[in-house]
Amino acid sequence: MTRTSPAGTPSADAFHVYDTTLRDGAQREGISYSVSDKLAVASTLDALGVGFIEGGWPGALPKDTEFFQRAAEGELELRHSVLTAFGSTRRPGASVREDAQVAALLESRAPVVTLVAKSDSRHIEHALRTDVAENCAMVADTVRHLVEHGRRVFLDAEHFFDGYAHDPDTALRVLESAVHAGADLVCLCDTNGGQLPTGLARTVEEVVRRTGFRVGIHCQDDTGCAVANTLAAVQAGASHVQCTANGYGERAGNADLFSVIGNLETKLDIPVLPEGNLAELSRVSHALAEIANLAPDTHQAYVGTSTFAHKAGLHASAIKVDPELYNHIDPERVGNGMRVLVTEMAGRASLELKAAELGLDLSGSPDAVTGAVRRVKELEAHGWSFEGADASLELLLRRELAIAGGGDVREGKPETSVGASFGAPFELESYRVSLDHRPDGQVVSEVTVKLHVDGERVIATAEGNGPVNALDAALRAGLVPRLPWLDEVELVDYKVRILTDTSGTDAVTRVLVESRDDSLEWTTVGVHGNIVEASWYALRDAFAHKAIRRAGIGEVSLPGSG
Ligand SMILES: CC(=O)SCCNC(=O)CCNC(=O)[C@H](O)C(C)(C)COP(=O)(O)OP(=O)(O)OC[C@H]1O[C@@H](n2cnc3c(N)ncnc32)[C@H](O)[C@@H]1OP(=O)(O)O
Ligand SMILES: CC(=O)C(=O)O
Repeated sequence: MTRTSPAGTPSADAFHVYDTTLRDGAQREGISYSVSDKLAVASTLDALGVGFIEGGWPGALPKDTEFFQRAAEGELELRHSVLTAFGSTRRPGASVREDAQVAALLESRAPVVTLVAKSDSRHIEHALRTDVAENCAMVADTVRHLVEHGRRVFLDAEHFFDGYAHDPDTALRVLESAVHAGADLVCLCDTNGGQLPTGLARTVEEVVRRTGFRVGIHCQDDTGCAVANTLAAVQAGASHVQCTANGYGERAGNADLFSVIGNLETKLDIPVLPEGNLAELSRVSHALAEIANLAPDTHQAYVGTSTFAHKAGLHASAIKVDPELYNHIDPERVGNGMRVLVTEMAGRASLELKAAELGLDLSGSPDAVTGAVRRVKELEAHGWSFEGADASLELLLRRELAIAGGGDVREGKPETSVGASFGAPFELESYRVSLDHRPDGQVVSEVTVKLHVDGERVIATAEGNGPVNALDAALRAGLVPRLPWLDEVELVDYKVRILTDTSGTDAVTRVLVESRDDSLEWTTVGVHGNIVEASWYALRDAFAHKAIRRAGIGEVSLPGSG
């Protein structure tokens, strides 16, 4: 498909994606952008290629005034997007020329101004405490004033859908006042977010038919329908969509920019981004979450890291034949990727796909696949969880490959018979933990490990601020002098979860250990009724994974590999 304007309209301005992350997105509880943050958000959105970036409300918020000033002074160079300032119409009974808020909009030097106006007669009477005629005059005067000063004006008609249902004549009069005074378009706002798609689309279609105006849509997400409402409005004739990154916004938020763009581009065949930029969608979503200091939603449509992660065995078996059977689009189109999760819900296909993802070929080893499926299901029934611990899963798969190949995996030894376990370049004879509450109030843990490395018996002791820290230190003290490359393994994160509902057991502890070296991060898991023992399994696998990688795939010559 060529990247012309949608619906056969020749103008490049035919369809607007209008981002209001920096205004409505900033109205979300918990977000507080600095001016530098705002400049970074605007640059990122511009690089993605949205049509308009609403930078904020100059004159109302000092940070927004500064943002526009710094943008105008050259700190923001936009290649794709047009900067827009947001503000309200003049106050009732006052002159537009004397309205400080309106003056601030001009001083912002933004080429486009979006004015918010009341379009529900109840709001006009009760909130604004004026009448419809004055409200329309406020709209017309302000639009005309801005247009006379060379600005392009959009009108956000607040509470339009409730207003139109209550008093359609007034709602339409407000739109007419704006357009007759020179506004480019009227954006119908579902301000309290209470609409559902069918009714909203009916109203949009009726307004477009009755007025012939260019219509936009702005949906809050209070019914969870902001994206659906936005798309329904587009299908009913709206050609300007207001959205925010990741759906940030007042109360429940707004229509998510990334879901809307994903749907416009891939479902409605309305190209809205510069060629090639759709593949930036996931990266930009995560970058903007980072600037907002919020964790990305891992299940967010199109861009979440779990959004194309398949868990059920039946799904994996179909995906093995053709990934399109369970993916609504190729995830790479939006810069995302497919993953297969291996859990108790896995079947043979899930294991085969996951093994391939990890660089292991199980195609010639049906016994290894069967063994791995059985072992994963058994372990998960006892609290193990492999979906977040790929490194342990890889060890488990290698172990089953070794068994299928007739290798000796030392089934009898605890360090290789529990959990995933394969390829640790040492054997544990025992460890002992003590906890010392000292007279000065300090609490110190001490661990002594007895290990066998390369035929040598090694005893090492270390202290730590907790038993797991001391165990890690003691293992390193014993191992690093003999296996110096283990020193490259850095423990980055340690997560503990107490499980109370695992079948056939009392409460057990699941530990996830995240490790890294110069080239990789990997996660291992351990489960036991005792937290130190659970941590030992996870630490052992962390070291084993490093050893496996160091030895090279397919060239492992390690204890237990046969
Ligand atoms: C639907 C939306 O989300 S629109 C965006 C809303 N965003 C914000 O409100 C954030 C920024 N707001 C602010 O900083 C402040 O509210 C300001 C600077 C705009 C106004 O502050 P104040 O002058 O102290 O007024 P206050 O916030 O108490 O009330 C808003 C006033 O604007 C009036 N007003 C509301 N809508 C409009 C409108 N479309 N046109 C003109 N005036 C309006 C209200 O009637 C009220 O007037 P009053 O002071 O005579 O009662
Ligand atoms: C303008 C706007 O944010 C609203 O009506 O919800």
